[in-house]
Amino acid sequence: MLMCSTFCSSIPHHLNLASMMIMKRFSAPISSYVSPRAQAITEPPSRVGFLGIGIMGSPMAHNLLKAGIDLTVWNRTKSKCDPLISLGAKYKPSPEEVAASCDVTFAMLADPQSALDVACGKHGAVNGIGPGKGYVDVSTVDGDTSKLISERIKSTGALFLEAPVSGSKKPAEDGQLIFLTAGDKNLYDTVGSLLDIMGKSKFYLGNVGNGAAMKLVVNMIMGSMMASFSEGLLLSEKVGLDPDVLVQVVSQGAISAPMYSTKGPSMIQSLYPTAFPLKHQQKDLRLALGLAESVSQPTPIAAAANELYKVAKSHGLSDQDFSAVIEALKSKFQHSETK
Ligand SMILES: NC(=O)C1=CN([C@@H]2O[C@H](COP(=O)(O)OP(=O)(O)OC[C@H]3O[C@@H](n4cnc5c(N)ncnc54)[C@H](OP(=O)(O)O)[C@@H]3O)[C@@H](O)[C@H]2O)C=CC1
Ligand SMILES: O=CCCC(=O)O
Repeated sequence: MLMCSTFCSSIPHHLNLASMMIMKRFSAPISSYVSPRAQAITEPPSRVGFLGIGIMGSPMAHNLLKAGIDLTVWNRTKSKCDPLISLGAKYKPSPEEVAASCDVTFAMLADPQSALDVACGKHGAVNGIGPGKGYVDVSTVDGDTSKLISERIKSTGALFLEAPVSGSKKPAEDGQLIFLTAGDKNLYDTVGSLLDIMGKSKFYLGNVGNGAAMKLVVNMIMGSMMASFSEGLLLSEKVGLDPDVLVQVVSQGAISAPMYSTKGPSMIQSLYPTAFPLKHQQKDLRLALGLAESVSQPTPIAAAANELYKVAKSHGLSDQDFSAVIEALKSKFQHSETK
């Protein structure tokens, strides 16, 4: 039996205030839990649920549907489910009902709070899930949040896998994501064929929290790279160079990255069609800085980049692509910051 005392003693000592508030919000019912023994899933899942039909969730769910999977979807804003429903997906009006009607349920939510709400809140998945079922959270969250969701899911006897993804909108559309998984190995093995439909590779990293950590480290690097690239583009222009040529030079050398060659040309035109929303990149930097703080690892570059994304957010760029961080370096914003 998973009693509150057992649960509470497993809370990592470095939880920040936000995590503590989240824990408080969801901790009350835990004392009444009777935890059934987690039951291995032996059959490949035939009924699959998908919660969170946003920029990423939509193409991921679409690929499952195209592969002939019996799919049930839910999204807070129901209208985003409509294109999938018209292609044959079923719809349930709550995460609880999706989890109750499916063998395995995937969740692709914005941030730690929404991932917790959908998994553990009123009519959350935890109320419909149970032995013989699985929950796979592919959202980008911090390890503490993921562990909390895992505890709650597993207390019902279901299995849990965290599986955040590397790769953006286009790789999601092309089934080319990279899954960074951790948690129940049995569930990893069972959903392997589903991950292969949505992705090109998958890593199993052990205990819950390791997938989240890997994802945050990768996105911390990416956020700093984009900030640095932005500085380079603007500097090249100011000293009279052609930034388009800079993109070509960069693309042929040691620092070549697909991100620079795909996003550089539109950044030069001050266009930021959203693939990865800037607000999510800033969230990931914030969470990565929390991770670094928990182990006293200095991350001054990421901390500086985070400040830049915060400036961009304060200028209304949250829902633009994260490459819009370059705007925060333009003189109009620099002046308004110092006024
Ligand atoms: N876009 C990208 O390139 C990548 C994103 N990610 C990560 O994937 C996750 C999703 O990103 P993305 O699809 O781009 O983001 P979107 O903002 O497009 O989608 C966010 C999803 O979360 C839902 N949501 C937000 N708040 C709540 C809430 N309080 N309760 C219930 N549902 C909520 C939204 O519902 P609604 O439609 O109602 O708003 C939507 O379905 C994030 O964690 C992000 O960091 C990972 C890799 C790449
Ligand atoms: O979390 C978003 C990652 C975007 C990418 O890997 O291109």
